[in-house]
Amino acid sequence: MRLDLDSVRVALGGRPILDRVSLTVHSGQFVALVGPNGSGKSTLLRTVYRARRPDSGTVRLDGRDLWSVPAAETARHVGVLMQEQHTGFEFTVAETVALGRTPHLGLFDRLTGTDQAAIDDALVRTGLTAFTGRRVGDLSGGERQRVLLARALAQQPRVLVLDEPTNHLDPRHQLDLLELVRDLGVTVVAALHSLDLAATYADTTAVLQNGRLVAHGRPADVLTAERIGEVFEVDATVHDDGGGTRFVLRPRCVCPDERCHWSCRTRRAGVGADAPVS
Ligand SMILES: Nc1ncnc2c1ncn2[C@@H]1O[C@H](COP(=O)(O)OP(=O)(O)OP(=O)(O)O)[C@@H](O)[C@H]1O
Repeated sequence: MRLDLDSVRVALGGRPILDRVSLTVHSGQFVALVGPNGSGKSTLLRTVYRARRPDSGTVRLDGRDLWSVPAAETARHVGVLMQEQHTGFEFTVAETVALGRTPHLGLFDRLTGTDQAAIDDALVRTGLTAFTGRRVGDLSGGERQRVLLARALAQQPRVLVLDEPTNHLDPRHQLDLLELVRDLGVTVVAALHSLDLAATYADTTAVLQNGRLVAHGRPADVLTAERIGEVFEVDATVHDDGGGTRFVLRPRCVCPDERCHWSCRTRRAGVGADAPVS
């Protein structure tokens, strides 16, 4: 499904959080959203799965405004894996993943063979077949994250919205998750803090800064040392040895400039106001 955000504005607490964001994600493409804490990534994702209505501007799926179609229809098409998503800790893994089929069921419908096949497939893909009888509350953070992914996959969405999906996952499971998601062939919008992972797995990278989209394009074009330095207030070097892109970042301090980062101020305070900050 094609996703279009057109001049999306969201204001919260009297302050603009998203400021005229326009972004197109073609059907089957994977876009990574990167940006500093508080830059608006989660808010943008919420507009895509219809949890936050833009104050102005539109979000369209295959050309149709999300807010002009029934919520149930969006729920069928858009799968979500958000940070700190509430899961019923008393439920088993099998029961939790089965919830992914809810948008496809009527009020009193029971699971059909098609539903069960989607659930089983999601459990296999996420390596959870041995966990089906376990209580979600007894799982580790990383295992629970995989259960939430499995629930989203069982839904068989056409658009997948992921907020920091690699949280809690060890390096191997981070790679497994992103390869799995990329290979699904559905449209993916994922907020990622790891620039390495964004550069490796995304077709395009969108950079948010203070609620504004400051760049969107191929990772190699967008994730330049200069832009990363500017947006994240770091000194960055980009290494590409043909086996993948790697970013080396160091905190940048521009003290006593007014943009002096709080961490630099803290370090200065700790080592003496006149000490140089590197
Ligand atoms: N209900 C709200 N009222 C006021 N401000 C809010 C509200 N919800 C979010 N914000 C603010 O909006 C800004 C953007 O938040 P958002 O969660 O979208 O950022 P983010 O880029 O996902 O951050 P992070 O990387 O830390 O997860 C933040 O400054 C946050 O404090």
